[in-house]
Amino acid sequence: MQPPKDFFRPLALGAPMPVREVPARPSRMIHFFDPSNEKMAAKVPDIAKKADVVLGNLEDAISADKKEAAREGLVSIAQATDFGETQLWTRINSLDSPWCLPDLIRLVPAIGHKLDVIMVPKVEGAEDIHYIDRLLAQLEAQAGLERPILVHALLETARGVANVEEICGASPRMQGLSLGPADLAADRRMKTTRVGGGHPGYVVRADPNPDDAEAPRTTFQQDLWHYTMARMVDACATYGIFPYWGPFGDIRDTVACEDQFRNAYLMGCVGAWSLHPVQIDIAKKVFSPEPSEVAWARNVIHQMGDGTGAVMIDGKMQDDATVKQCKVVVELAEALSASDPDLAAAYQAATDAVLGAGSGQ
Ligand SMILES: CC(C)(COP(=O)(O)OP(=O)(O)OC[C@H]1O[C@@H](n2cnc3c(N)ncnc32)[C@H](O)[C@@H]1OP(=O)(O)O)[C@@H](O)C(=O)NCCC(=O)NCCSC(=O)C[C@](C)(O)C(=O)O
Ligand SMILES: [Mg+2]
Repeated sequence: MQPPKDFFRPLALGAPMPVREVPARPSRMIHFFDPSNEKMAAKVPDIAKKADVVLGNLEDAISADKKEAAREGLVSIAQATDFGETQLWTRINSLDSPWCLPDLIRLVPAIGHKLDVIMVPKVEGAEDIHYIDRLLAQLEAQAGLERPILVHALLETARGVANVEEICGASPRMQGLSLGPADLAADRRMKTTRVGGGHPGYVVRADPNPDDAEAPRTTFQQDLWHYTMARMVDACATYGIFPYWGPFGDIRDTVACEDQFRNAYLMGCVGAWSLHPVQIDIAKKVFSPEPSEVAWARNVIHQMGDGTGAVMIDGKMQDDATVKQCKVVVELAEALSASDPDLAAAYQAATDAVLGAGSGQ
């Protein structure tokens, strides 16, 4: 079905032309910082050197009496910092809050030319995106911005999940979605107080031992977030935008954080949030393909020639579909290599070991 003819028309006279394709920029981690916390704010220039995205958070985790300080802190940090290739995002306050409109009216003229993405919390349906879309166009036109600020929706309400496809298709500004496990759990009346990860009570149990009714029965912990993540990934893929895991709140449990991030990576997410510096490296490790994975993918693409038909490589069937899977891995590796020379070298060394030195891949 064609989009309406005015889908890509600016929603205000003088507003920048909407993008026709969301740029696939490295965003392995969206690093949250509190712009009202001077100590944390002072670290932003250094953090920006190692994070793909830095996000000045104005919503939850910012106390009501700090909302204005966070907004002004973000303006100061953005105006004073050269972010280089690192993206600058913000999470504004929810649309029903008294701070949302002041957030946008202050941020767009002051730092709109540096803001890549505005994250909107608690999005319930396309109507929320339409509201932001038109308002941003008006503010961009008044500020004389030359490129549109993209929008990222937080998937953290039951109605938002029920409407996830219409949210993704609501505007050419849509950059992607993040899964917000805390608000979503509360809204669904899920009985978990954790922020992401599993729960020891969510299990399936092996059948009783027919020879010994008293023998202990093994249990297998299930993933509370599998359905929601799959819905989010499918909706984003349908509209060519990007899915992310949100926060992992147990900051000390770096192992379970890595597990949660890897679940997201394997399910098709392109990144996750880092709430603390320790989580930046976890996300970088998980959301960067392994060098051996990149070498394998390049080998499959190399051996599959024009990408059609079927061959056997190391005992595994490869065909038109697996070539596409391999291209996803190689395209991500090449995008990351452009900004990470160490990664580029590791990918090339692994590829040369499989395809021969100087394979030119
Ligand atoms: C958890 C906290 C309080 C622990 O902060 P801390 O200072 O107690 O931790 P620390 O281990 O002592 O910190 C060590 C050093 O790292 C610094 N540091 C610590 N964190 C950061 C950071 N993010 N960026 C940059 N620097 C940071 C900190 O300032 C300190 O610096 P120092 O060594 O000079 O003393 C802190 O990490 C923090 O505030 N993180 C951000 C939390 C946040 O943004 N939460 C909201 C997103 S999750 C959410 O909203 C849910 C969702 C999606 O809506 C839904 O599921 O519904
Ligand atoms: Mg939330």
